[in-house]
Amino acid sequence: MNERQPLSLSELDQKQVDDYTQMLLSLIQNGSYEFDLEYEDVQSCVKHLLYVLQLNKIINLTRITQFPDALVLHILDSLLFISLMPDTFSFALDMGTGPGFPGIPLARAKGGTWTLLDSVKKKVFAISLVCNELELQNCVPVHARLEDFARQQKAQFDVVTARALAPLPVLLEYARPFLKIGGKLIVSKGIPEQDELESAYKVVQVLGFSSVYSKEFNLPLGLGHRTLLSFKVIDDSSVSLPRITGLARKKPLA
Ligand SMILES: C[S@@+](CC[C@H](N)C(=O)[O-])C[C@H]1O[C@@H](n2cnc3c(N)ncnc32)[C@H](O)[C@@H]1O
Repeated sequence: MNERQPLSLSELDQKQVDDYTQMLLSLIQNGSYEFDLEYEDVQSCVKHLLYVLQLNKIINLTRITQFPDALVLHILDSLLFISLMPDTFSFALDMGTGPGFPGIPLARAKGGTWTLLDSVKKKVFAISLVCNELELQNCVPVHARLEDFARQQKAQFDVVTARALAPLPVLLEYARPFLKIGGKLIVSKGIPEQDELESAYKVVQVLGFSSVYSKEFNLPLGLGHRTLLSFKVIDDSSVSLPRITGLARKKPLA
C-alpha cells in the first residue's frame, strides 16, 4: 500500500470493460439468478470493480483481484442481496461498505438513496471518486463509526445491508437503531455456525425483529456457498440503542 500517493482514477480500457461485462452476463444467465438487470447496469458494476482494482494499488481495499473470481466474489455476491430486498424502498444504508460492496451494485440495480458508510476515511474518499465517475447520484458516502452515526440517524432507513462486517448478533445490534418499523436488515454469510444462529435468534427477540427469512445460493465456478438472511423490524427494542461505542463487539447482547 502506498498511502502517500493521491487517490485518483484513470480511464478504463473499453475492450476490457466490454469483455468482463459479457463474462458477468454469462455467469448471471447460466446461474439462473432472478436479477432484472440491463446491460448498462452490469457494465456499471464492472466499471466499479475495475476502479476498485485501480485504487487497490494505492489503498488496501480487497485481496480478491483475479478475474473471473473477482466478478463472482464481489459483484455477483453483492447482487444476491436483491433476492431478499423489497421491490421498492426509499432509503438504504450499507454498513461497513469498504470498497462499496454490496452498496454500489445494489444502488445501481435497485435505485433508492444509498448511504455508504465506513469508518476508514480513505476508503470513503475512494468510493466517492467511484460514485462520481459512475454518476451514481443516489449514493451518499459517509465517513463515520456506525455507533456514532446511529445517534444522528435513528429510524431513518427502510433497508440496511452488510457483508463481511461482524457476527450476526453484532450486525443486528448495529442495524436496529437505523431501521424504521417494517424495515429490513439483509446480510450475507457463508454457512453460518449453529452457535452464531442461536445467539442471533436471542438478539432478534430482544431488539424487536421478526424471525429470520433465508435463501441459499451456490456461487458459480465452485466459489462457495452463500446464505442470505433477512430480519424485519416488527417491534420496539427492549434495549436502548446504540450502546456505548465498541460495546456491541466487546460484549454482544447474546
Ligand atoms: C471486511 S470489510 C468488508 C467491506 C465490504 N462490505 C465488502 O464486503 O467488501 C469491513 C469494513 O467495515 C468497516 N467497519 C468495521 N467496523 C466499523 C464500524 N464500527 N463502523 C463503520 N465501519 C466499520 C471497516 O473499515 C471495513 O472497511
